[in-house]
Amino acid sequence: MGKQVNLYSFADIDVLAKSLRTYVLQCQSAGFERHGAFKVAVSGGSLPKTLAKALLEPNDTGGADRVVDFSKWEVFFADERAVPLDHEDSNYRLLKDELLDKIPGHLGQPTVHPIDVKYLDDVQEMADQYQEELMRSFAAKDSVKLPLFDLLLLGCGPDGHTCSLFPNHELLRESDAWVVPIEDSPKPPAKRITLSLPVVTHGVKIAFIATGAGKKDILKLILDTDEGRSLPCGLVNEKGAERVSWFTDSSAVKGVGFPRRGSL
Ligand SMILES: O=C1O[C@H](COP(=O)(O)O)[C@@H](O)[C@H](O)[C@H]1O
Repeated sequence: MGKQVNLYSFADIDVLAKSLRTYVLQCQSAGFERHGAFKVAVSGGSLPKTLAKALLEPNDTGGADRVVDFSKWEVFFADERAVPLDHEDSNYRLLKDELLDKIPGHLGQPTVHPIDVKYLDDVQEMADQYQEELMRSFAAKDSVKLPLFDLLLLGCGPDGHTCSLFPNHELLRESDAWVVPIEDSPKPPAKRITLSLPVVTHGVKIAFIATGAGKKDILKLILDTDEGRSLPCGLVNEKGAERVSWFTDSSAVKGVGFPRRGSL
């Protein structure tokens, strides 16, 4: 059995999106209280579409804690591919198409931190530059050990990877850098940068969003077996229920024995 985390399962993505919205708004309020901003790291893949469904609902009325205020958001990328920002493989482009371009004016505009495309041919330099971008927001690396994200919104690949941290890859042993390059990603494109595991697991809150039948085998492995604990997603799970939550739909957890939580 995997580490105790919060596993939420919903009938479908529409129902999931409503709870994800509540959860993100709770994290937003906590960030605003803590430091007057909301610093979030966002993945690519299937996540941006679900996130847009959660955040772009028209019912942004009611108490302040129920309103998305993007003007105080700082959006970073949990991982990014070494491609131009308008390339179809770009996680920035995906987020822009699915969410950023659709934010209505009254919700404000977030500050977004894309990669510097000057360094597409040198992923080590690209990672270093992105780390410096983090330092400008979170303070210099010699004054804080790790950047503290209010929330990391993560995906889970069918092999158990998250961000661009892949099973059995040496990058999982990185203990110093905040952002690391990868040149041999088993999932194309090969060249990417990613937040390191210590940065991911340092987050105040960490949410995985995994939907669809294509995820059920890997979720069973991660959540129901000891073997799954050494996969990248399993390593994040080690932080436990205080920090880690999984938002899934019923197809993704079909056959998974791990206990579900009733509500947020
Ligand atoms: O390559 C990537 O894959 C993961 C998982 O994507 P999904 O489509 O299976 O949800 C994603 O989280 C990561 O950001 C991306 O670069």
